[in-house]
Amino acid sequence: MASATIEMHGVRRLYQQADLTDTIALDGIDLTIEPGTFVSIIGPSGCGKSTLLRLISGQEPTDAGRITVCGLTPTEAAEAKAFGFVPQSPALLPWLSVLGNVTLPHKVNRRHDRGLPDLEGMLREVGLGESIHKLPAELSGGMKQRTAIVRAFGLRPDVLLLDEPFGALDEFTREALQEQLLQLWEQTRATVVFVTHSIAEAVRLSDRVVVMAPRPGRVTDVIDIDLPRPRHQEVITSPEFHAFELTLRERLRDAFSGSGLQR
Ligand SMILES: Nc1ncnc2c1ncn2[C@@H]1O[C@H](COP(=O)(O)OP(=O)(O)OP(=O)(O)O)[C@@H](O)[C@H]1O
Repeated sequence: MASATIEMHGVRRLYQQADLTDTIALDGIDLTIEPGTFVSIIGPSGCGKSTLLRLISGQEPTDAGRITVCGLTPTEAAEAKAFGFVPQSPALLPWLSVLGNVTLPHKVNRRHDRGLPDLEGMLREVGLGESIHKLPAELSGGMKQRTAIVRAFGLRPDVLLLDEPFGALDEFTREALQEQLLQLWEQTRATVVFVTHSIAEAVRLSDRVVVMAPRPGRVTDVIDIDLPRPRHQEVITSPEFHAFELTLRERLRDAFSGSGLQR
């Protein structure tokens, strides 16, 4: 499998709460994510961003509607090892070194059909060349998240799902990791679905930004970010970049105004 298109039609997901009422986490989601694109999902807390990632990757079923990943069901795509996942906090195995953590999925999954990637080279590219033998406890938060990203790319997934991976990092570390993520993406051209709460991050990284609103969780806007790449400093400081930030802020304000979360 390669060049994964993700298609969603009429997707709905309900959760039963402790008081037996239903929360409509997602409803009527119609979305096509083109192969090899970088798509960000942004929206108020509780609008279903993480749920969407779990449904795409087959970790949970839909209650209605259909999702396909390159024509396969999410479960079939997961069996074909189509997905890489980077969670909010990097779940590294504490007894394995950085190198041990990034090579483990390869050993377990034996994805030799895709060739053995140069994982040490990838670690050097993200600034972990000196740290490959360190244990997770010896790493900063940013270093742990870099390790998790290399681990996810190492399997050469067709689809990389990232759930707010840089949320806990300071602004400069965050920018460095965004840059490194883009470099790895440009080499592999996986289809990326990236959850974030940051408007600037969404504009900087994405080909397309999907805005969601809660109650029920739904897509309210899809904005194409047709800024040139690579998005170096002069692009990020350009009036066009700021115009996209303003548009996104405006659309998000609408999403927040119906969420009950607005201050
Ligand atoms: N396992 C679950 N059981 C019950 N309700 C759930 C479950 N998972 C999610 N929900 C509910 O579904 C809705 C969507 O949750 P989800 O975590 O997908 O939102 P989110 O947009 O990722 O939020 P955040 O930005 O805060 O991470 C919320 O109302 C949440 O309470």
